[in-house]
Amino acid sequence: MSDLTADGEKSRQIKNALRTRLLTFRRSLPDSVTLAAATKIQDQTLALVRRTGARDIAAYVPIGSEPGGPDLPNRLAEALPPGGRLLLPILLPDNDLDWAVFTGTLVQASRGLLEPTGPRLGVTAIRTVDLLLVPALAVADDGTRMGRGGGSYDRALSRLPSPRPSAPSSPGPSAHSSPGPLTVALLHDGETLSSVPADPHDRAVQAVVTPTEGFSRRPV
Ligand SMILES: Nc1nc2c(c(=O)[nH]1)N(C=O)[C@@H](CNc1ccc(C(=O)N[C@@H](CCC(=O)O)C(=O)O)cc1)CN2
Ligand SMILES: Nc1ncnc2c1ncn2[C@@H]1O[C@H](COP(=O)(O)OP(=O)(O)OP(=O)(O)O)[C@@H](O)[C@H]1O
Repeated sequence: MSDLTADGEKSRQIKNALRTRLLTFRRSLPDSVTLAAATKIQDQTLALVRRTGARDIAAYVPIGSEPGGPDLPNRLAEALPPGGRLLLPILLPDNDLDWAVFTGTLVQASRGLLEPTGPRLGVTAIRTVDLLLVPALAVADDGTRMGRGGGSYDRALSRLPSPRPSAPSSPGPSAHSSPGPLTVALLHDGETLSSVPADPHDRAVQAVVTPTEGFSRRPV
């Protein structure tokens, strides 16, 4: 085995061990905690939508104990300004993501997912949104994101223009000046970590929302 292959294998094992721990933590949360967290995350996210004036948003449909709760799409859709669109992901056979507008109807799909039924807009459709809300199992202080391991969001995020670094004194989302969408991961309390293992293909997020701390910038 070459050193590079060995490094890749080691990284995968370390990531898988952390992923298992994070999923176990999430499954251990009582319903009362995930319910209360969903309300707080929704409120914080809707405040972010208003503050940034986001018109087009891409989000996801939380399943199980994922942060945000199953009614996140409905709450976001209600908060959109006239003409605004909410895009939701469709998982493709190779784990890449297509996107469609949420029209109020969702259908059961593979892996316990609920997906939109509208026309498919293509994998690059998220380039056009103002705000991209992404699922994550954890996010590090430097913005590195740990996902479910399919590489779906690494691919989606890699299609966006590179964000300009934000100044350390950046006051908040209104100072966002990069051309692509503001990228924000929704997390439970306890899922912000000082560091997580990162591979070259990993794409960081610009901010996180947690129930207790609310919106918090990362240095990307
Ligand atoms: N809500 C949501 N939608 C998403 C993602 C996600 O993480 N969450 N994805 C992120 O890339 C993509 C789909 N990738 C996924 C990969 C694995 C599993 C999964 O392991 N499902 C479990 C059941 C989960 C549960 O009930 O909590 C399973 O198949 O057993 C789900 C989605 C696109 N849409
Ligand atoms: N741009 C890409 N194109 C094709 N495959 C990719 C890309 N980025 C990552 N992958 C593949 O996805 C797999 C999972 O990557 P990783 O363990 O970093 O997942 P993750 O970031 O936790 O998952 P996700 O992005 O779905 O939340 C890896 O095997 C990797 O090769």
